[in-house]
Amino acid sequence: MIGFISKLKNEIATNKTLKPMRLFKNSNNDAEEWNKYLIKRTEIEGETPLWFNTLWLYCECYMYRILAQELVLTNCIKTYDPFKQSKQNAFTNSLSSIEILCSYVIDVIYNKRNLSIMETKEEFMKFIKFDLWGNQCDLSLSAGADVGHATHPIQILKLLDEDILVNNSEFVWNLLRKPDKNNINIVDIILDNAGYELFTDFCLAAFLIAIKFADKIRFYPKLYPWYISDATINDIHWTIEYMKNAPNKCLQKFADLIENYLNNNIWTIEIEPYWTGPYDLLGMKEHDPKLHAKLSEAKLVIFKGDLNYRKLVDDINWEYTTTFKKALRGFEPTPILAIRTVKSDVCVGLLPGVAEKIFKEDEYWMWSGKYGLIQITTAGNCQCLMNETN
Ligand SMILES: O=P(O)(O)OC[C@@]1(O)O[C@H](CO)[C@@H](O)[C@@H]1O
Ligand SMILES: [Mn+2]
Repeated sequence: MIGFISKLKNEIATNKTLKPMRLFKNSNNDAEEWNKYLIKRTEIEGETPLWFNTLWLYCECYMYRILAQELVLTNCIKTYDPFKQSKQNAFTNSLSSIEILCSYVIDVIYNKRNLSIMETKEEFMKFIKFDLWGNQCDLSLSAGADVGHATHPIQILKLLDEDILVNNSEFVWNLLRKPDKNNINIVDIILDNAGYELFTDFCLAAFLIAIKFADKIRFYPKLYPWYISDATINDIHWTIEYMKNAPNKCLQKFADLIENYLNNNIWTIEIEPYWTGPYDLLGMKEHDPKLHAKLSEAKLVIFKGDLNYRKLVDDINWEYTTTFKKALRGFEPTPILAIRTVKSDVCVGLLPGVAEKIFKEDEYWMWSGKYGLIQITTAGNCQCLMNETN
C-alpha cells in the first residue's frame, strides 16, 4: 500500500493519466463502473484524463476510490480505514462542544415536551443551524490536520446568523409539519463527516423524531473511507459506543436513545454504493434507479456538506443567482434540502450582489467554510430569503 500511495502521489504531482482500477475475480463492487466512466471521460476529453486537466470533482473522488480499491485487493487489510484515527480524534477534540449540545438536546427532548408551536419552531430553526455549523469541521479542508469544534455551540448561534447566505428553514418547517400522503414520514440524511458533524446530525434527527416531524430517519454513510472525514458505518457505531461508555451522563442517555431508535428501526443505516461512485446526482435515475425510487419515498432528503453540494450542482460554475432548483437540473426524487458550509467555489441561490460584496471583503470566502447555506428545492424562486428566522 505504501508503494502504491507513493506511486499515486508521484503520478498526481507530475500530471500523469488516470489509470483503470485493478479488478479482482468475481468482483461485485463498482470498480468496473469507474473504469467505464474513465473510458467515457476519455471520449469526452479526446485523450485519457490527466490529473491537472480533468474535472476536479472526478479526479478527487477517483483518488479516494482507487485507494479503497487497492485496500480491498489486499489479503489482510481489506477493511482497514486509513482515516479512522483522525476521525476519532475529530470527535474527541470536540468533546466539550458535544457535551454542551448533548445536554441541550436531552433537555429539549425529555424536559420540554409541552412546547408551544412557536417555541417548537424556534428550536427547529436552532437544530438546523447546529447541523449547518457542524459542517465546518472536515478533515479534507484541513488536509488531514486536527479539527474540532471548540466554541460554545449555543452561545455562538445568533452571532453566526449573518453568515447564513440563504436560509430556507421556514420552507423546511412548512413542508415537515404537514402530514404526509403516506402514513409514514421518512426523512433521509445523506451524511457527510464523522466527528462533531455526525453528532449534530444525530441531534437534528432525534429532534425531528421527538416533535413527530419524522417517523423514520434513514442515514446514508459512505461505503469506503472517503474525503478523510466522511462517516462510514463503522464510524457511526464507534461514535455510539464512545457515547455509551463516556463518563458524561447526557452522552450515555443520548446513546441509549439512539440505540433504542436503531433497534426499533426508527433510525436505520443504509448502505448504498452510489455516493462513492463516479456519477453526479442527476445521473442517479439512469445509473441507480432503485436508489432514486427509494429516495422518492422520503418526505425530505437532506444532503449534508460541501461535496454533496458539488455533486448536486455537478460542480458547475453557475451564476451565483441561479436558483437551487435550476442548478439541480431535474434531480428531485422528492424535496431536496442542502445544508452546507461553503468550502469550494460553487454556490447558487444568492441575491444579486451578495457574492460580489463578499468577494470584496475576502477573496477566499468560498474556501473557508465561514458561510452557510440552508437551501431547499421547494423554495422555488424565493430562494433569497436572507436570515428569515432572525
Ligand atoms: O463535503 P465536506 O466534508 O463538507 O467538504 C469536503 C471538502 O473540504 O473537500 C473538498 C476539498 O478536498 C472540497 O469539496 C470541500 O471543501
Ligand atoms: Mn466530508
